[in-house]
Amino acid sequence: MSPTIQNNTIFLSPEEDARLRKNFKDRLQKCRELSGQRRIPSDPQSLRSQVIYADLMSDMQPGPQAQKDGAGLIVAYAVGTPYPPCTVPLQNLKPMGMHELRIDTHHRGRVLTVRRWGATPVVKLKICSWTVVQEVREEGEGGGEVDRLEVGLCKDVHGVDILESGEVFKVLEPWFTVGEQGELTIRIDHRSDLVCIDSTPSKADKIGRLKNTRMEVTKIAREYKEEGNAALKQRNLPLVYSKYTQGLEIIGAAKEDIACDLFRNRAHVNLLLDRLDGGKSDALASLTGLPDQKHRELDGKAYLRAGTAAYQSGDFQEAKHLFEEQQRLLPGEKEAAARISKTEQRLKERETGCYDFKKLKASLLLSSSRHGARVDAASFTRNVEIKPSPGKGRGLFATRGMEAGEVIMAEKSFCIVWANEEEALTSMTYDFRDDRIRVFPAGLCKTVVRRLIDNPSQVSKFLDLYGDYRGTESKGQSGRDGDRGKAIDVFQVHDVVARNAFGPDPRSASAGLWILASYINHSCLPNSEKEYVGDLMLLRATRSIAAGEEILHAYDLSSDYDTRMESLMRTWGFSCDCKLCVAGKADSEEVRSKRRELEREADALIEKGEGSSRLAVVKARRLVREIEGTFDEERYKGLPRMAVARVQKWISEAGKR
Ligand SMILES: C[S@@+](CC[C@H](N)C(=O)[O-])C[C@H]1O[C@@H](n2cnc3c(N)ncnc32)[C@H](O)[C@@H]1O
Repeated sequence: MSPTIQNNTIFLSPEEDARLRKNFKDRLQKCRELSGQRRIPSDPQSLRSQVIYADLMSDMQPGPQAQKDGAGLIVAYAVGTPYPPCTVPLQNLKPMGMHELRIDTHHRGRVLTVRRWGATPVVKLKICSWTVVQEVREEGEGGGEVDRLEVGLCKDVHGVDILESGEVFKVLEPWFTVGEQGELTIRIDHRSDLVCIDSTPSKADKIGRLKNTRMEVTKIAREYKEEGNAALKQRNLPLVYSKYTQGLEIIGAAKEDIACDLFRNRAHVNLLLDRLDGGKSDALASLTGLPDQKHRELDGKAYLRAGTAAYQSGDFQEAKHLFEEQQRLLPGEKEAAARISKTEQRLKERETGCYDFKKLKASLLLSSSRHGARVDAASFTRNVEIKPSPGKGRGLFATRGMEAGEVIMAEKSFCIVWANEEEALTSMTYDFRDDRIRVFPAGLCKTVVRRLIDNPSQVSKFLDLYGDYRGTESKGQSGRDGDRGKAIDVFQVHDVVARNAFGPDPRSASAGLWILASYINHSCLPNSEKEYVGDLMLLRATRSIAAGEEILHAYDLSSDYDTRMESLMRTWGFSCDCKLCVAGKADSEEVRSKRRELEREADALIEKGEGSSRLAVVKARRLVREIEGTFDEERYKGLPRMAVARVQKWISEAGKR
């Protein structure tokens, strides 16, 4: 049997399960045995052959642990022991050489500088990339040693593999260990631990020699601006960002026109890169406040960019204010009025929960691939609040009474990856911490990491969500090296995604995360259900809900008690003790197994597609009676009999045919 994934559950044959575990455990064992030993210098030629061969093979096989699942390949990888990212400023780290590396050791307080070696390719696998790097020594010391450098899951920067995005890298607090391929390697898990250094000769050096005349500084800043504009035409966004930033670094704090131009242009590229925090702050920093027409137009543009960043962050009140500022500077501008009206629409949705669903659905049909299945709408959350839920951590509670069918709340996704998008990746993970193999939305995890690195203001609300590993500091690490932002703990992100992500469509590999909905606890007897319009999640009451009552949702709807328990424990790490589970637990193993068998028989009858033939309906009715007979009347009084739900629905539909 090949592995298959269904409803968050992975089905592996015992042999496949054992083989996977053995591979991962062997790697761990090798790590332990070699721990603390000195690194033996690698043979450069043999490394070169390996990387060239692996690069050729990478198109055909995404990694040694990939499993065929019939439809394609499921990549498997191990989640190891968490460790924190480096939070020490770069200038405070002590340089080290490759000869100092010890196996399975985090070299805290140290930094290793490397460059991609010769013309070696980068091997790009789904869950990691690797290449061969050479140590960069102090000037005049000749070529350094070479070794492997491997970057884990979060390896792409806006579509560019990080190892391909530069030549020279600083590896912060290097970890030398056994990598995904079973080879000894310098391994990066936290993307913020790898810093790409611009190795092109700096114009700043030239400035130093020219004794910093102001005219020269302005001229060079203009050159950076032109180079950035040229890179924008080529759509090389990381390069555009870097050019404008270098221009700004040279200008310093001076409020000259060129500085305002660079900030305004960088605001634009930030928006293209979905860096909303930077988009807003750069746009506001570019304001000149000068009264002539030219500067009013430029400032109007800046307010438009700042407003767009606020709008896309869901900050509609601020967006409205910024668009109004744009209108004040450029009174005749029609676009500004349209933006204000759109923002007012969002504010109304936020206040009332009234949406134009027809329009939203129509927009989904028209949407481009970049914003595919994402709607332009505001979240409506005023009917709920987060409060402690005894025995379950925190939960979501109703602030007022609601009727069955009413929308309790509507929430835009924090992050979503649809199955048809390039970032989509469902993988199997083997977690050393609890020895479990799970289905994991690795593509979503990667996208969240990028989002957090790019938008530090969103870190704390994400890391406040429930996750087993809390990191060394639950709100993300504070700023480091100025513009480099927060160091994001990838292990912490992994654990939050693992416990809070949902698939809007259980039949597909789409996965998303909704911040407020992540506080909803599970019950097999829920009072709400989710539906989706694109990435807008609507939570509806399935029965009347009193003010102050906890909102509960069924994470797993398996009718069989054992299957449900296993899924809740494996994916969310808890056992449910609702009334239905208490009743189910009291059933004998014999009764549970008989019920399972009858339910399978009913499913087979439905799937055989015998339509509504009288005989099939008679057979189905008999099965309903037999399944119902397995429930103890007294114990299940007032409780749903989930095992008959599907077949009963089929019978009632058959009656209509
Ligand atoms: C999506 S979060 C829900 C919010 C979470 N309670 C919190 O404090 O942030 C899922 C986690 O909540 C807890 N949980 C949810 N439903 C539960 C239940 N019925 N009983 C016990 N724990 C539950 C589990 O720890 C689970 O992994």
